[in-house]
Amino acid sequence: MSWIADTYQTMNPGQLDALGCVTGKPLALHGIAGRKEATGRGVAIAVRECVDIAEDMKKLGLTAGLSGKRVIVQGLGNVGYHTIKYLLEFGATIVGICEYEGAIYSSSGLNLDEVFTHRKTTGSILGFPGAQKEFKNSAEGLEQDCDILVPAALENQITIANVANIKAKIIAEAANGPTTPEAAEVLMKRGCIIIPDMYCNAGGVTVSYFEWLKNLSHVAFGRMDKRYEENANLNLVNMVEKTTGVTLDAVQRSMIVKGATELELVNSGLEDTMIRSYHEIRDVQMANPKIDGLRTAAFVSSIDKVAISYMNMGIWP
Ligand SMILES: NC(=O)C1=CN([C@@H]2O[C@H](COP(=O)(O)OP(=O)(O)OC[C@H]3O[C@@H](n4cnc5c(N)ncnc54)[C@H](OP(=O)(O)O)[C@@H]3O)[C@@H](O)[C@H]2O)C=CC1
Ligand SMILES: O=C(O)CCC(=O)C(=O)O
Repeated sequence: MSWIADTYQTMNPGQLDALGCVTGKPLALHGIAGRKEATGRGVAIAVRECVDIAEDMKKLGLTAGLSGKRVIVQGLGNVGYHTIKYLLEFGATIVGICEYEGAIYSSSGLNLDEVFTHRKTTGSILGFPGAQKEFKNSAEGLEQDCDILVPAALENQITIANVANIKAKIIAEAANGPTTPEAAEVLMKRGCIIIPDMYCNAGGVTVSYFEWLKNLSHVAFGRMDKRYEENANLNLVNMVEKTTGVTLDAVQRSMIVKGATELELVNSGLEDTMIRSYHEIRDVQMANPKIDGLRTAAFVSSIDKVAISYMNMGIWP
């Protein structure tokens, strides 16, 4: 992305917004904090929102909440790695990881950093000491016992040829187009939930949008208000301490006083977008019995927004 931005800027001298021509730039070239992990973080939030709805989980024969949910992830690249990282933070158990050269499985859970280091040092996911089972044919890893399957590598991974063997009840499409339409139909007839790619992996493009906003405004998020916020919070804490006679320790004080950094603001905007969008899409599905799943609901929700804009404008065709 650096050379694209540099080339565009060089060929458009004097154009103030030139750096907004491309996103995903390094921080030194006015990229944004949190972009690298944004897609995986967004996928984990999407899954968390889905499994937190008790009514939907009951239909799948599952309890609500991520705690203890068994997850298989395909792909240990940017999206897969960060999806696993945040799913673990939210309490899920990663029972399987599938990579190009094979797959590993452990019903008691896999340690992300140990698997990552093992692959980096040996060049393969296979032979990982913490795995109970391993498969030289990576595709077999997708078919193992789990609650949630996260294809985060490439397209056309769940097809009519293997869908009968897929055991997951929730498919979170972190990659683009990992489920073929025929396979999706079979999964939905089975009652599974598919969290569609256009929403599930949109955390990346959402934070890219924040980067574009940063480039257009020519200032990092938090730069204008961080110190102001800290001083205001400090005054408040001092006043409360004086009035109540209670003194906060250094850790408590810094937790309350601290102003938001760019990364914290980006993560907050990302989380809000993922949470709001999930419920918006699900509400559309719930409101119309003809809508067969979250993918159609996401299309309906998007098209509705475009239509409403056109209708409100009303003058030009
Ligand atoms: N990065 C982002 O912000 C976004 C990415 N996406 C989508 O997410 C998917 C993954 O992207 P990203 O993580 O960035 O890409 P990466 O290249 O970082 O990761 C892909 C991973 O999948 C592995 N892989 C390749 N083929 C197979 C296979 N047959 N079976 C199992 N694993 C395999 C790769 O292994 P190896 O390294 O050995 O090739 C690699 O580790 C793509 O579909 C992409 O379009 C969607 C939205 C945003
Ligand atoms: O960062 C972006 O703008 C888009 C990322 C994305 O959607 C992808 O890599 O597939």
